[in-house]
Amino acid sequence: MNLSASRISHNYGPLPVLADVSLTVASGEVVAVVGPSGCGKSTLLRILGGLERPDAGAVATEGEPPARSLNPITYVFQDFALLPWRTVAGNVALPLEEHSLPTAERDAIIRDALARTGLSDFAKAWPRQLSGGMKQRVGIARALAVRPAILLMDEPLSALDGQTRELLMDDLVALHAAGDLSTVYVTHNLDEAVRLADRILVLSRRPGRIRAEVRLETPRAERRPADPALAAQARELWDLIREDAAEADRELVA
Ligand SMILES: Nc1ncnc2c1ncn2[C@@H]1O[C@H](COP(=O)(O)OP(=O)(O)OP(=O)(O)O)[C@@H](O)[C@H]1O
Repeated sequence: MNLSASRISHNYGPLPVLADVSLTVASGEVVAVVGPSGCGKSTLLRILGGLERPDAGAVATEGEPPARSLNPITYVFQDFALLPWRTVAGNVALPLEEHSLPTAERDAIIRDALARTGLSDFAKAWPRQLSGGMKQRVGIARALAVRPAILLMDEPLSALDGQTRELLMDDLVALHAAGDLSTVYVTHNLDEAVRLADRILVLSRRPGRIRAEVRLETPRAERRPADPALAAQARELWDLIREDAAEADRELVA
């Protein structure tokens, strides 16, 4: 499925947050959104997912969702948002509960989502027993359980340490190689953006506007940590953001 947003503008009361943002995400494409703190990245993601209605502009999808998709668009959050009183399988089952599925089908979906995220042996574990990386794998498995076409990821790796982040990035590369999942990936981390994205949209400081688009040419599976070409692209991105980030940093909180 393709996702497109056309001329999105949004304010919170007197605060203009997004201004005239248009973007498209083709089927299977990973589009990262980067920009200074507070420039409206999460707001844009919420608008793309229909959690928030923009003051102006429109969001549309095009194409058929995967067979038996229960929800074409779903989220992965930074803080995992797991229920501590449910097992791993119980957390993955959560979004299935609003759909009346036969037990066998429900169990098959959970098994598949756990297998795709390397969690098959952890179905009965409790969130408190898991490392941060494993918790986020549960977050991703839960998102996959609805068989989405479009994944909206809000800083999914930023609560993790550097090594775990590397492992999860490898997982995300494999996940995308295995299917047609379109993804919008919001991050502060420019290294993540250049490792994972097909295209990177750079937002200006608030109100966020798209000020640049960077396309990554190296195939995702060939990108490695500390690759000098990727590091150069991350530096170029930082050059685009730096001044806005400094301004945003100096801004007084209302
Ligand atoms: N529900 C809300 N009501 C009022 N203001 C909000 C609301 N949500 C966000 N904001 C404000 O809108 C601006 C954009 O917030 P948003 O979280 O979208 O930015 P962001 O780019 O994701 O930020 P960060 O990089 O810090 O995660 C911020 O100034 C924030 O304080």
